Amino acid sequence: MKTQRTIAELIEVIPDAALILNRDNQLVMVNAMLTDMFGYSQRRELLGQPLDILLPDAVRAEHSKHVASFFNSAQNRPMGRGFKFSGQRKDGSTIYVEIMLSHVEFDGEHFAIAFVRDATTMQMTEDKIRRELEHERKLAQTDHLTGLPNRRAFVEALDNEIHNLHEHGLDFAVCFIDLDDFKKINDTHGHQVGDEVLQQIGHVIATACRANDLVARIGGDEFATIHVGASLEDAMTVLERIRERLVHEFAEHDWPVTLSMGICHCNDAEHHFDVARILRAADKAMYEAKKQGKNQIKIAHVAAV
Ligand SMILES: Nc1nc2c(ncn2[C@@H]2O[C@H](COP(=O)(O)OP(=O)(O)OP(=O)(O)O)[C@@H](O)[C@H]2O)c(=O)[nH]1
Repeated sequence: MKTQRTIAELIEVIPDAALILNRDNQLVMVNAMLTDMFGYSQRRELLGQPLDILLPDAVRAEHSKHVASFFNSAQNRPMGRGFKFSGQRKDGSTIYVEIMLSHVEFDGEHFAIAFVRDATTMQMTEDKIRRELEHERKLAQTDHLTGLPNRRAFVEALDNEIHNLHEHGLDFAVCFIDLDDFKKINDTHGHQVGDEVLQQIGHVIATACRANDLVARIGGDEFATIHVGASLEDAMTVLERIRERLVHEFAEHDWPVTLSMGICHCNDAEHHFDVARILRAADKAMYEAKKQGKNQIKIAHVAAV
């Protein structure tokens, strides 16, 4: 029969940190590696303490449930099966660990033995990779000059709104905005000034829109907006606001900065809208505005979309 002493000697010679827990969630044995891993100098600081001493506040309640369910099941939990959690060192710092849990019986009692590996480095690497991927994903959807969502992000958002219209009847308006005679600005004042004008216009459009509207730069001097849940009148009000603010923004310029806009309102859940058709319709309306003298808004005929 295994005795407590044999087990204590055994967990001292294994190459992992280890602890033994009784059914009352109390630490009955810890080896030197575990003591050290959690920043304690004496194992007696841990012995007799609840497991909670090794856990951050936020996960304690959840862990006592896990321990109870472990004691009620006959199964062990091997390493490498994603059983990772955060622990807490004596100084309050967080440590990520991976554990293997097994049932063990000695002196007629049932215990859980946990072999614990420090997974902090692995966790930090995973977190870093996740953050970098998220950053890359954002960069791939952002226009570098204005910081606005780019064409790719706009098309994705539009696709999503088409889905919402078909599924939930949530209407929306899409607007194409193109600068008038931007080439002249570049040619007369230089590319640098042209870039600044694009940035200012992006800012004017974004601040004139409502919080839930999407504003994107979809090409050289082309912007586009999506107004979710907006009637045609609501969206027109926003576009007029953009025109007013633009006049104010460029008031001190002796050269005009104006916009031509085409708007397409989608509110019929039965109509088969798709991204390409909506873009074509809004684009066509915007070109109509150009043809009729620029600096104006034209409405797309949705029936033709
Ligand atoms: N400064 C700057 N210019 C750009 C950028 N991207 C595109 N352009 C310029 O934007 C201009 C777009 O001109 P067009 O759309 O052809 O025509 P426009 O002069 O605006 O005339 P209309 O559209 O007919 O009113 C071109 O001269 C491009 O070189 C950019 O990132 N920065």
